[in-house]
This record gives sequence, structure tokens and C-alpha cells, in this order.
Amino acid sequence: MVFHIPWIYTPVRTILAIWHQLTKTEVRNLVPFCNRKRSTWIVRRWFCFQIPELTRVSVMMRERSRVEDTMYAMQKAGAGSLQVISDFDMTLTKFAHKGKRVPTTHNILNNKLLIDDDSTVKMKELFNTYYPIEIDASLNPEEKLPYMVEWWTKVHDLLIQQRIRKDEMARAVRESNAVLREGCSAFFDCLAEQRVPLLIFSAGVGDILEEVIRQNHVFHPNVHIISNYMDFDHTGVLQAFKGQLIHSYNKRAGALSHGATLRELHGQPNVLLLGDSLGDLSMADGVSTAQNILTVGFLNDQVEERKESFLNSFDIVLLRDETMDVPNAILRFIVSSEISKVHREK
Ligand SMILES: Nc1ccn([C@@H]2O[C@H](COP(=O)(O)O)[C@@H](O)[C@H]2O)c(=O)n1
Repeated sequence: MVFHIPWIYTPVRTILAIWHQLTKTEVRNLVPFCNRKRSTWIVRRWFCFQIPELTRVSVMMRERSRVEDTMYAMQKAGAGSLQVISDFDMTLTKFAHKGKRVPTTHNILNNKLLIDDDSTVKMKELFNTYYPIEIDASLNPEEKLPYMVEWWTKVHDLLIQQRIRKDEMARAVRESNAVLREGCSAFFDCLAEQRVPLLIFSAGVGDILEEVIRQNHVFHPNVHIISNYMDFDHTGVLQAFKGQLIHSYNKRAGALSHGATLRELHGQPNVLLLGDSLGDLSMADGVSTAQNILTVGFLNDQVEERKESFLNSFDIVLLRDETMDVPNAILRFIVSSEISKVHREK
């Protein structure tokens, strides 16, 4: 019963933390001495005390015990074994801010500074046509795929026709309402401090994504990016997009074709994966040595319609949560082990 009284969390957590420091013994290691039913209960309560963020009403889990087991395994292996693979638009950035939709990296380019009036209307029309298909709960990824290729291709062709200038892009990002989730900078900073690689895998526009994180002062050396990059001619005018197109539902192919980037991350077999679409679940498919994967899905839009499929696919589902509180809490938990300290001091 006491666990339902919020004010009691802080003092009890403090006492348990002091006890933990004094004994340096995990509750988990002690519970085999209790009977099975009680030990499960103790482990679960201990887990809630350590990560109260996971008890919020906006947090859903299909199989809580799997989440706990995966997190304990990741904590035991420490920061040196961890990598984070994250989507960008509406995962690291907010879905909405002050009642307005936050622009995606593509939508940041929908700026009069870069494209003419007709094209801004056209881009909006394309968004209104294809975004509902992207998030339609009644269609499966295979059915959505041709529409996604159509959307991305039309928009990229339009941007090329508009002869976008490289030197205007930083200003377009500054003038946009792009905003990272609350606590996102702390997330980036903690990963850098712990020397945990962060792979941002985005179907957005890489050049814009880089500018957003640069302007937020979080483009640290541990950040790697796979995305759609622009190809500029010698005068700085957009002439094409580089490489194979990445859209929301072909990230598996993208993951497999970017073997070189992913090989660098092979020393880290534990993956924390963050996304806002079922298509994001394949972002870790290129990590052939993966041991533990914990997936967190931000469910921003069409929440009721998509809840079931998200719960069946992600380990943790966050409902209309504009913050990075849960990923930050998970990260703090994983890097709190002794072995992580050794990794940090190396
Ligand atoms: N023309 C487009 C194409 C896509 N989008 C949105 O961007 C998102 C892709 O980026 P991720 O970082 O999430 O992979 C995608 O979910 C589309 O909704 C767009 O706004 N305009």
C-alpha cells in the first residue's frame, strides 16, 4: 500500500540508496534467499524505487518483467557495453510545443527563405496527403511502403528544383520552431560523458538534423548519423540527394547497407533503441552482435488507434510524453553500476 503514496518515495529511496552504498549489495542478489513469490515482489518494488519514472500513467509495458531483466543485464554490463540508436524527428525532437506541431527536418526546409510560395503550398499538401498514411493503424508497413517512396521522392525532387542554397540552411533552422524534447540535451551530454555511442538513424534530412543538434550545442564526438544527405554543386546549390533513399519503413535496408558505421559500434552489444514509428524497430538490425535490446516507443499521434500495435512491438511505450524523462532515467540506471565507473575512468 505504501507504494501508492507518492511522498513516501523520496525518503524510502534515500534510505535504500544509503543502505545500498553501505552494503554494495544489489537487492537482486539477496532475493534468492527469500521465497520465490516474495522475491519477485521485492525486486519489482526495488525497481520502482530506483526508476519511479516507469510508474507514471503515461508509461505502458506489455511485459514488465522483460524490461526489468533487460535493464538489469544492461546495468551489469555497464556503459562500456551500451550504444543508443535513435530516430530523430518526433523522437529526439518534440511532437508539439506550445500547442503547435514542431517541424520535422523536411518541414524546416519549407521556408520562404529557401523555396518559393507555390512550393511551400505543395509541400504542405504532400504532408497532408501522405502523413496520415504513414501513421494509419489499419495499413501494414508493406502497404505503406510505395506511398512513402512517392512522398519522399516528390519532396526531394521539389527541393532540387528549388535550387536550395547550402549557406541559407543554418538561418532556416534558427528561424524554425524546431525544439528538442525536454531533457534531451542532458541525454546527449550524459551519453558523451559516459562515452556511449549515439547513432541517430533518421529518414529526415541529415544536413538539417546536424544543424539542429549543432545549434543546441549537443553535436558531441560520440554522435553518428545515418540519414538522407544533400549533395550540393560547387556553388553551394542543391543538385541531388546522396545514396539510397531512407524513408520511415526501409530502415532495415538502411541499417544493413551502412555496415561500416555500424561496425564501429560492434563493441557495444547492448542497445537502447528509441523511436516513434514501428519502422524504427529495424534500426538495430545491422548490429549483428546485439545481446540485449531495450526498445522505447514514443506514441505521439493517433494514440488510441495505435496503442495496441505499439505495445505489441516496443518494450516500453510512452503516451503523449514530450520529455526525455524516461530515457534519461533508464540511462542513469544502466550507467550507475561499478563497471561503468571503471569504463569512465579509463
Ligand atoms: N517530406 C517529408 C517526409 C517525411 N516527413 C516526416 O519526417 C519523418 C522522418 O524522419 P525520422 O527522423 O522520424 O526518421 C517522418 O516520420 C515523416 O513524418 C516529413 O515531414 N516530410
